[in-house]
Amino acid sequence: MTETKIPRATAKRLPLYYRYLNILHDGGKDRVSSNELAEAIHVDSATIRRDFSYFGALGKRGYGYDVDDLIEFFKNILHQDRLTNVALIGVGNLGHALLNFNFHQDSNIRISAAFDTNPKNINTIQGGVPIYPMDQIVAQLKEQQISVVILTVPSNVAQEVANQVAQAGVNGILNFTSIRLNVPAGIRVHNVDLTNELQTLIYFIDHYDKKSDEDE
Ligand SMILES: NC(=O)c1ccc[n+]([C@@H]2O[C@H](COP(=O)([O-])OP(=O)(O)OC[C@H]3O[C@@H](n4cnc5c(N)ncnc54)[C@H](O)[C@@H]3O)[C@@H](O)[C@H]2O)c1
Repeated sequence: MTETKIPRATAKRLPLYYRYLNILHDGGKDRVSSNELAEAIHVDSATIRRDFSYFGALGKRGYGYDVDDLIEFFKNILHQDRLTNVALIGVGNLGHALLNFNFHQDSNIRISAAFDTNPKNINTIQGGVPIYPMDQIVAQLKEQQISVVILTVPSNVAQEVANQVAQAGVNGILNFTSIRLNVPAGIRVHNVDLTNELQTLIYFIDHYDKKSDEDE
């Protein structure tokens, strides 16, 4: 398939579309209009049509979209047609919660390895996931063909750990620490910051009406 460069906001909506289309499929529905989708997932129909148009003409005028075709399409671009193993580094409060959250239940992603420096954690299994010492990171990531890691270590070691991860050939980091990481070109970092999200929410409540801006 040819790769289409799509806006980040569109990319972030793809899992939402995929999840809802599976619900439609499970309910026995075989076609859906952009208006129906819009109502269900609270994204306006023009945005949905524009998002879908990045991937070519997926719908037919007066017919809407074929649910199974769309599922197959999104399954492929979201890599949900195959299992993706990811690793987690730092099994403390947050890391532990993520290990116990079974991503695999509603996606084809699973945490298959975790890493830590604390001897109490190393060589134990938490949430069904083995925890390895950091000196095994390069070997394990290569062996398990892991190219994405979740970073939940203390902020003061985040850069040092990111450097180790870079050497292991990773190309994606989901960074929960408050540090903005410096990584070599070719590694993509997505930052997750709940404080930021809360502050933004509070700002919007104070300054705007209650309309959701999910489609921004
Ligand atoms: N983004 C968010 O919304 C959000 C929310 C909560 C916490 N955090 C951040 O997540 C991180 C973890 O928070 P926490 O409360 O789970 O901390 P924690 O101290 O409970 O856990 C950190 C874990 O990392 C391990 N660790 C320490 N140094 C390491 C190293 N060099 N290599 C590998 N593992 C190492 C520790 O042994 C520990 O198990 C912190 O950076 C925190 O600021 C972010």
